[in-house]
Amino acid sequence: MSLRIGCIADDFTGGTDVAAAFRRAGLRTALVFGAPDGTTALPADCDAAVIALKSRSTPADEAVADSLTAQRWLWTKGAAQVYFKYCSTFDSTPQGNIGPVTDALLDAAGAGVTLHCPASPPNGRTVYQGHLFVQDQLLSDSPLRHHPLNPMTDSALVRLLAAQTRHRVGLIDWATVRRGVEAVRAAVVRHQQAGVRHIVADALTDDDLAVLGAATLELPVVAGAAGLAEGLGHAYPATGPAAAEPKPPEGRAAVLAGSCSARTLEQIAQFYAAGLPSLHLDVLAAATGRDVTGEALAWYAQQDPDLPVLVYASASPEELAAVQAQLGVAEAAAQVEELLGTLASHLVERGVRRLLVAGGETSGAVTTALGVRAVLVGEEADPGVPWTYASTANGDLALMLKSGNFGAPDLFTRALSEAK
Ligand SMILES: Nc1ncnc2c1ncn2[C@@H]1O[C@H](COP(=O)(O)OP(=O)(O)OP(=O)(O)O)[C@@H](O)[C@H]1O
Ligand SMILES: O=C(O)[C@@H](O)C(=O)CO
Repeated sequence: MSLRIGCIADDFTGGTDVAAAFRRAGLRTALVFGAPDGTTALPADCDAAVIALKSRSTPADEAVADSLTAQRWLWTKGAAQVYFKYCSTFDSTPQGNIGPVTDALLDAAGAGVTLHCPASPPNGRTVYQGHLFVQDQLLSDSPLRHHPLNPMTDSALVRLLAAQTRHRVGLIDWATVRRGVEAVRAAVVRHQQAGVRHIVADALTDDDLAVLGAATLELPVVAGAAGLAEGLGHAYPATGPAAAEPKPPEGRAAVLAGSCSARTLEQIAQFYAAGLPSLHLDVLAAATGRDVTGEALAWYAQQDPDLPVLVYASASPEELAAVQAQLGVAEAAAQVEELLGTLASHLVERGVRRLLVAGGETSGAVTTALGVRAVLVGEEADPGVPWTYASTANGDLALMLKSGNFGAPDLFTRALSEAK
């Protein structure tokens, strides 16, 4: 069976989020980590495949090359439409690659226009008059202004995109979206005739996103966050009952956290407050050559095997700034990713079978270290945070890749006790 829709996500947790959205819309969905090649196998009978790249913070030419490879691979699997998934908080500086990647996908598809909407209402992201809100705050007033890699200090999506493309950028406002599918289609045509290539659309609710999805079903390239992907997924006609879910394997449970988002810090605090074993990694010590991994594994060996453990590098904005000032942003990130990737491999070797990873970059480091290339997407523990099922050299693994900002404050404790 061939794919109905393909998706390119610019990071791993974003890939998980959008894959969960397609699954909610009734599509059997695979998630592939990293650029696929001739040896990449999909689970049987998938309607949708999401290729999760690590291109969010890479230079535009690299992100373009990887995205075009993914688009060509998705076409070979039959996907007529390709969705470009970026962050619902539009993580991207003026040198960012959202504009260049979308332009390249459009050029390759011979398409003249695309629609962008990063709204994700279940997670409090809405777009109004082209401005992105996080809950009740403009993006630029939200904690995202302190993001370690992509600090967001503007909320105007038309302006953010216009800085990244030489093509014209336009807006379909909420009043038009509320008038329904035909009104949006007509607005897309009007924009295209006026020479606009990137159209930002407002959306406040899932209903708005369903309208946008139905209106853009025929566009070869559509872009945004998980909400619009779900809108598109619902617009595809149903194919039949969902296949049975795999069962979480028996074994130890662990959380590895590298995300420094406000929500991840709350989840860490909740885990600690529940009296569960937690270990903070000393990134500066690791940078000076101390065997922080060995110390963490010795600590793990002493914990009660019936309890989930948490190992985290995550730091408050102040601590993070101090580490980055000493090591540089890139070196600090590389240290953390090396530490958490290596730990993931050792923990799975030592019997961890349910692994929750917090942070997009961190998830990329962990799946790469584990050699996991494709998973089947299962049930969500929280919106945008599903369990996925993978095989590793050490056996089956239930893997949950959590976007930094996602999940309720009790996600770590709840997901790991429920899946037991
Ligand atoms: N103690 C620390 N010192 C310096 N850098 C850190 C520290 N802890 C984490 N980091 C870095 O912060 C970054 C966090 O990014 P990551 O993508 O993992 O989380 P996030 O941005 O919150 O999640 P998402 O991308 O899903 O929104 C990583 O590059 C990580 O290496
Ligand atoms: O859209 C979001 O906010 C998330 O899926 C994400 O991209 C996490 O990195």
